[in-house]
Amino acid sequence: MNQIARALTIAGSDSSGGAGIQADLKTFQELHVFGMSAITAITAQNTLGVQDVLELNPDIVAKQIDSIVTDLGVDAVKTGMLASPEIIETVAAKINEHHLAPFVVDPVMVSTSGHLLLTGDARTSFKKWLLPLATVITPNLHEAEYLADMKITNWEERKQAAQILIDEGAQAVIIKGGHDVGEKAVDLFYDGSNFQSFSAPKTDTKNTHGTGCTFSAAIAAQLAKGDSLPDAIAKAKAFVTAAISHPLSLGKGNGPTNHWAYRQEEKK
Ligand SMILES: Nc1ncnc2c1ncn2[C@@H]1O[C@H](COP(=O)(O)OP(=O)(O)O)[C@@H](O)[C@H]1O
Ligand SMILES: Cc1ncc(COP(=O)(O)O)c(N)n1
Repeated sequence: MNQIARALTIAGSDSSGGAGIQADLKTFQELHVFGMSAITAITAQNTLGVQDVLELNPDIVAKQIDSIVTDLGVDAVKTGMLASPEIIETVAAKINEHHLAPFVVDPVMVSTSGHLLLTGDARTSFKKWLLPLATVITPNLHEAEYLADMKITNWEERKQAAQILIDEGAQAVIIKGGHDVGEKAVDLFYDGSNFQSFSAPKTDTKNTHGTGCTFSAAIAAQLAKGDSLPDAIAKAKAFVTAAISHPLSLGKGNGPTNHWAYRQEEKK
């Protein structure tokens, strides 16, 4: 019998299918990993914005994780939208209790459309509960500024922010450069000893809904299959770059990326 790698996403549902749980499961599937989910919140969302959010009770979030872990097992886990400090604390407790690792933390706070996806004092909750457990944390530039509590205006400051997040307890950090100006999308990786940059051509598109979710899910999928962290990030970068550069043109606003693109590129 073939043993398949198993990955768990703990995140919010995006009704439009571009971000959140839906993007994560599509990514797991494309990378040949068995995907499972614990839903933290239900969003009524499309490419134009987030129309409403229903936050779930932390208890049902905990039970979803228990159900999965005690039966199917988990080779890697990622978190996305965690909605509230109570859910963050609950998820951290479950990650600890079940010794879930490797653990990819995507510190989702605000949607591309500007809607708040996490209530309360996010900085304190992330630092207290999640950073010490993180195999890697994947902030975008805004999230890195917020979590490290500093302005990032150049490459040196990006490195300083990465150092702060390592000092706060994360084993590694990758600060994503998707929101940077320039011809390349460059992400800075730091594991506490070495800096490494992951670069790809930047696509001129407004269809970037769910890029961060897709990237962190791809890292988790590769870790579930046993890749080293730098190898997992390199593959995830190739996956998200393909997804962004092959447009689908869905919806009237910031559309989703194309999760099939990587497979199609591989076949060529
Ligand atoms: N327009 C783009 N072209 C190519 N790569 C991009 C583009 N936008 C984002 N990326 C890449 O997608 C990944 C997700 O980054 P980002 O969009 O910054 O995250 P988030 O969705 O959390 O804001 C990163 O690897 C980033 O470099
Ligand atoms: C349920 C959910 N999770 C995460 C995001 C962030 O994705 P993005 O930053 O691309 O809007 C989102 N919009 N919705």
